[in-house]
Amino acid sequence: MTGSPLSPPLSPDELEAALRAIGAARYHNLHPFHRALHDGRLNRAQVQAWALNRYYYQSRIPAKDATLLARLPTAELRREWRRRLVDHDGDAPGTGGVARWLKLTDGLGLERAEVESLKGLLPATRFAVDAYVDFVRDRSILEAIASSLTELFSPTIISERVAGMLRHYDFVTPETLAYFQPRLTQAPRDSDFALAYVRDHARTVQEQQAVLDALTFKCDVLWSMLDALDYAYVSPGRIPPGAFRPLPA
Ligand SMILES: O=C(O)c1cc(C(=O)O)c2c(n1)C(=O)C(=O)c1cc(C(=O)O)[nH]c1-2
Repeated sequence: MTGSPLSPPLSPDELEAALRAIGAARYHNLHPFHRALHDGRLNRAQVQAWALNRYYYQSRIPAKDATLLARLPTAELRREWRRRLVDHDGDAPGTGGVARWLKLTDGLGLERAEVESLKGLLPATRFAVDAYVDFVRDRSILEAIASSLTELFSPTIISERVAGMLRHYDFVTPETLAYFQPRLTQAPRDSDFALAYVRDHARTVQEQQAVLDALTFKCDVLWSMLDALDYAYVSPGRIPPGAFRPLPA
């Protein structure tokens, strides 16, 4: 972005290009932990630690969407956004994204009760995810919607992840990774809507800067979750007190 208060606002296409440039530079597909995960360089315990920590992100996404839903001013916007709650929570027990994430942690050999208790979370996972939920609760609707735009970039990383994990890990099966398949259609649908909203509503230089900052913030949330995993589980001996500890192999 230009940075000067005197510059004219960007056109919608220029704004979209600036948003995509943030993803190209800062999305978590570039993080060394994800590269290691997708290239088969992690052991089973490190993959377990990733899935257990990511469970907290998944489990808080519906709460994040519910706080935004409550603030949306029109039935049209609420109808659009409430689909996300159903995608994640399902509409019956055992359905929806959070339940599917638990099938992933089951498939990796983690106890459900342990995962759901959140006792083994890294502190930084909690701080990062809570910061995202708080951001969406406290900021403008425009910034809250813009912060979901990392999903513009998630189909690529999900495709890489599924292919890479199936190729490299004998403890991973297509059933274990079933979480990701519906995301390949849900994420583009959701991000198309969010992108159209942002293109339409971020008109002033200040609003445009705010949406660019919101997307940068969200990239930082995802990046710092992986920093924490990398620090604790890839460099040995740095697991914080109380966090998930791999069983001896
Ligand atoms: O696997 C991934 O790398 C990835 C990334 C993201 C994202 O970019 O925020 C989401 C998801 N997955 C995901 O599964 C998901 O449900 C989701 C919801 C949101 C959001 O911000 O509302 N992001 C993401």
